[in-house]
Formats: sequence, structure tokens, C-alpha cells
Amino acid sequence: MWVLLRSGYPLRILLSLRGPWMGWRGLPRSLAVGPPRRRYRKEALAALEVPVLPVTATEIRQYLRAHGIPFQDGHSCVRAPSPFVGASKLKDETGAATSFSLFIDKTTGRFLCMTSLAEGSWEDFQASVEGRGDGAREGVLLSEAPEAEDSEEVQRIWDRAVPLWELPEPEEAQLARVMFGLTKVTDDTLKRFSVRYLRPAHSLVFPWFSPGGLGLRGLKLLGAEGQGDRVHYMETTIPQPGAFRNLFGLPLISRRDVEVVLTSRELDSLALSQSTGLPTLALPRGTACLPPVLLPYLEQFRRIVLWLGDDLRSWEAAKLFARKLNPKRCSLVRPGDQQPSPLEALNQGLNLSRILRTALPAWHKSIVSFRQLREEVLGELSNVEQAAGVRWSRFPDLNRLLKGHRKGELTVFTGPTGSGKTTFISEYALDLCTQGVNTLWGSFEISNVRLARVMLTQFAVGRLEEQLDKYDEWADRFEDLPLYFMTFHGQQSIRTVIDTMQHAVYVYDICHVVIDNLQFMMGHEQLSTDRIAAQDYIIGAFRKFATDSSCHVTLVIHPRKEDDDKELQTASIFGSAKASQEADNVLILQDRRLVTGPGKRYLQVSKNRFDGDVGVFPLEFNKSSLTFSIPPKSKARLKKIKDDNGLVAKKPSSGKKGAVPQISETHSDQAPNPNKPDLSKPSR
Ligand SMILES: Nc1ncnc2c1ncn2[C@@H]1O[C@H](COP(=O)(O)OP(=O)(O)OP(=O)(O)O)[C@@H](O)[C@H]1O
Repeated sequence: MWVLLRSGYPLRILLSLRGPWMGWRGLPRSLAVGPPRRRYRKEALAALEVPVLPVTATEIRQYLRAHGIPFQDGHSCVRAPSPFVGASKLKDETGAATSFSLFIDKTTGRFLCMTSLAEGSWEDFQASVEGRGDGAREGVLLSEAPEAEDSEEVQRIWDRAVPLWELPEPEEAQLARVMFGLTKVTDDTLKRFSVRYLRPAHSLVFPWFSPGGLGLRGLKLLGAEGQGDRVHYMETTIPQPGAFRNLFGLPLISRRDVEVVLTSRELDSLALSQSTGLPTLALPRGTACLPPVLLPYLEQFRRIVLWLGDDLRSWEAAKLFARKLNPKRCSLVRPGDQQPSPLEALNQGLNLSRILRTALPAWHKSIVSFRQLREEVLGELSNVEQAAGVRWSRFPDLNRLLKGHRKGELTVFTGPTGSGKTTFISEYALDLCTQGVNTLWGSFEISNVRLARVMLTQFAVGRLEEQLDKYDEWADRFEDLPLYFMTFHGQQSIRTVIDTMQHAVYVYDICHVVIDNLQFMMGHEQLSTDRIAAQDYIIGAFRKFATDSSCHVTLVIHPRKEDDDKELQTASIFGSAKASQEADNVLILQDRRLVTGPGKRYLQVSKNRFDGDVGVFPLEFNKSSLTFSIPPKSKARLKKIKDDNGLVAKKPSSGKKGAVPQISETHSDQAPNPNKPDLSKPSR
């Protein structure tokens, strides 16, 4: 998380925090989770857990009725008595009945018993109702306890951490408060939320307690480091983020609370609670995701206000999360000058209750007026850079043309057979994923293991075969990426693929799906007319999915068979014109191996609906790292192409900042002759 340094911060002191005590992942060496260990894992990849058969809310209700199980229809879950609690345990410590403690997710059918913490799939639940669940199976159902080594680590760090006000030197406590922007947060607030400070790591420690409020299950450490005029906050969670999810602030929620404010940072929850007195919870991974496993804990609230931050990304995340929580009960605080993040608002002396009152309802019908849209349009206009999407860190020329990677768009990517499409698209997606874009891969042609090997090599920017001792270190870092793989291989039906994508968007907040390649969904139609109709149908389905789910889809499509010495154009994409019409972006990997020598490729952007800039730039293949990102030495040239009369704007990208594009004639000897951009508009 990057935060602009507010004026007045003691930058020199912050800089001095980078010290030799910082070990792996910013933890002090003595406390680090350890040098990477080799652990046996059954599943090396984050393959998607997809239900055997998708279930709908109606089917869940019908099933419960048919089996005489009473239930209550909730916001995102159906509540029923839990078959996983013995009758004696149906009363909690206050003597109140804990009936209806089973929460069944209306979208996935997965359940969680809040009393026993048993969880499982819809099929597991049915098996248990029908008496098919054997003892061993129920053992599996019990929610996994964190690994013993994680629990010990959690306890060890927690024991070494101290409340801020117990630090022996008041200057140290004051420095910590300044660093984390806590000067206005009282000791009482820190005490209520049980926040501690780990001196050797100069980090705040936020605890996650088990739902009963007693056992300590996990920790988040927040460290700060000054870099230039910014402070870089580093988060470390134990257990690892993918292995455990919890809400910070849960023990302070009373059963009678009907309203809550959700924040993306623990610090924001402290500020909110202190200034408004309202119940508040912080999401474990900020704006990155809202795991459905947390939804049962939010069922009791009739109203949820999402105040996730002060940028467009937080706003987009808030809208997505509201869909999961049921938009009818959600209100969103819109980012703006007078509406920064809660902690910032507290520090600026703003009235947080007043800001909460301006929260906009998340729900509106399918027809909206400009009045409802005007705030969103303003948001986009005042955050032009963010509205352009996430920028690639490895492909600056792609940023200059496409401006960024935006949600809800469809990108079609093509290139000659064997030219390196998969290799390039792997790096293009990896680049975004390392910046927090939750990514789902559908690799139908090459196995997930091979794909992951390519990606890992690109991630490490070098051959790992020759440095196997580094494998665990890279693999650990790679494992932390928000990256998931569909387990399909070979031909698949488009319905199954779209169902899986929808499931992934719900469960993992996927923002980018890569499909390599479309030909694997076309079935076995022999006639070319059937094949073209099938392809059009599939492209329509992906287009609809991208728009409806606000998720970017990158679709690899093979080109038509063309002469080897001819360059591809938009019209070379296999099938009718539907692909290029429906796509927001069309990218072509031009292989001019015969003319320019091996390894050399060009990437052509031949359609860009966002702002129309099209053009072409060279890619240099590095065989050992399998990367296409331009090496710093190369004199890369970006050519912007005007869509009329063949004029181009030439822009050197040799690293000099502020180079101004010049208009010049196209020179056919410098780069492939780009084709005219596709100006056809779809009828969406
Ligand atoms: N520019 C390049 N120069 C030389 N070799 C390359 C280049 N790009 C990729 N390769 C290598 O070529 C092989 C094929 O690459 P890749 O699978 O990415 O191609 P593709 O276009 O996706 O193939 P297909 O058309 O079969 O889907 C890989 O071994 C890859 O490492």
C-alpha cells in the first residue's frame, strides 16, 4: 500500500527504519516465519474449487423444505439449524439458544456452522442431512485449524508485542504514532481493539480472534518504510493470507448490532470507532477481496456502509463487494477531497459521522438517470489516471497506447502459430497480477504445471533450473500472488467455463480472466459455417460476462491460415468480424522472424476503444527468462498510428522522460506496416 507522505512527517526517521534487523518479508530475523521451508503440498497450484454442480438459492430452499428443515432467508446466506452441533451445545455461554447457526451461501451452497466452525460444500451438507456423512468425512468438515507452526509463531509474536503505552520510552511510542498516523487515536481505542506494537520490527500488530472472541487465530503486522517522499506500508500476515481470513474487530460486535461500517484497513476501523462509536470491521486483505467465507459474520447487519478508501480502486471494490453483500442493505462512501479515508479524515479534523451520512445507496434499478451517474462521472474525470486502469510495469509502451488495464473490457489477442502468444500473454497477465489484479487462468492447451513453470521463470526473471536452491524462496513469493488456474484441459463447453468464471469472480474477486485459447470451446464442428457461428456465440458470451461481472477478459484466438510472409491484421483473426467488433482491444503479436532475425517480435495494438490510440512496438525475447519486456539497453521505438492518411506519431522510449511525440510519415523499414485500425463499432 503506497501512501503519499503528508507534510510534516519525519521522513528521515522513517527512512532509518530500514535496518539490518529486517529479515524475510520485513520481519525481524529472529521472528521471521523462517527461511523458506519445503512443505509437502498436495496441490501446488491454487486450482479453483468448483462445485460439482452449481446450485441456486431456489434449489437450496427447495431442498431444505423437502427435508423439513426450517430456515430463514438472509441477505447473502440461508440460515438453518446446524446438524453439526450436539443438542447440548445448542446453548451458548449466555444460555441463549444458538439455533439457526448454519449459514449456507446462496451463491455457492457452501456452509459454515458458526457454533462448531464446521464448513463444507453443498454436497457435503446434503450427504450429512441424508445420513451419508461418515465419521471420517465429518472430521474433514471441521474447519481446518491453522498449522501448528503458524499457531506457535502467532503466539510467540503476540507475547513479544506490547501495548503502545507500555513502551519504556515515550519517544518511541510517539514516533510509532506519528509513523502510522495515530496521533489522534487514543490509548483507549487501541486497548479496545487490542492493538500492540512489536518493537524489533517497528510494526503494529493487529490480532484476529476466533469468532467466540477468545482464541487468538492470526495476526497482521503493519510496518512502515520511507521511500522518497512516500511511506511504504508493508503488511505481513500469519498464517499466510491465502490460508486464513478473518475480520478485525469481530470481538467488539454485539449480537444486537444491526449496522456496521466496513473498512479496508485496521487503522481506519480504529479511527471510525473512536469518532463515531459505530461498530466497525476491517477486511483482511483490504480492497483486494471479500472472501465469501466471511459473509456469515456480516449476515446480522441490516445496513452495511462500505468506506474503503479515497481512490477509484476502493470505489470499484466497494461496488463489487456490495453485490456480494446484497446491494439493498449497502451504502458506499464515495472518495473525494472532503471524503478521504477514515484515518485521514480523523487527522484532518473532519466530521466522520457527517461523511457517513453522505454514503450513497449501492442499489438502483436497471434504469438510471444521469443524476445517479453524475457522481460517478465526476469520479472518473477527477481521477483520469486511475480511470485508465492498472498500468503495466514491464511494458511501458503498452501503457502509452492502451493507457492501462481496465475492468469490464474484452481484449482479443492473436498471432501466428508458435510465435510466442502464450509466453507473451503469460508475462502480460503476471505483470498485472503482481500489482494486485486478481487473475484467473484458463489454459486449455498447455498444462497448468507447464504454464506455472513459464510464469515462475518470468517472475524470477531467470532460469530456475540453475538455481534450485532459490526455488522455495521464489515459489513462496509466487504463492502469495492472487493467481488461480482453472483445472480444465482440452475441449470444454462454454457454459462450464463461464460458470467457473462466475464462481471465481464471486469467491476470489477475480478481475482478469485469461482464456488460452478460444478454439478449445468450439466443439468438434466440422463445417466451417458451424465453426464460425460457434465462435461468434462464444465471443458474445465472453463479452457479456466481461460487462456483467466488471471483469476483464483476455481471449487468445488463432489467426486464419495466411501466407507466412504476410503480416496479420485485425481481419486475420479466425472467424467472422464479431471478435474484433466485440473486443475493446485487439492485440496482434507480429512475427517477422524471417526479416528481422530470431526472437524479434512486434506487438501491435490495432484497436483501442478507450481512447483510440493504436500503434506498434518491438518486443525482444529473452530465452533464459522467457520474458518479452524490453531490456533497458534496447532502443525501443513506439509508433503511434493515426487512423487516417497514414501519419504516425513517433515516440522514442529509450528511457528519456518527457519525450514529446512527433508526427512523421510511416517508414516501412523501421517496423511492420501496421494495418488500418478497426473502426467498426459493435451494436452493444
Ligand atoms: N520470440 C521468441 N523467439 C523464440 N522463441 C520463442 C519466442 N517466443 C516464444 N518462444 C518459444 O517458442 C515456444 C512456443 O511459444 P508459445 O507456446 O508461447 O507460442 P504460441 O504462439 O502460444 O503457440 P500456439 O500457436 O501453439 O498456441 C516456447 O518454447 C517459447 O519459449
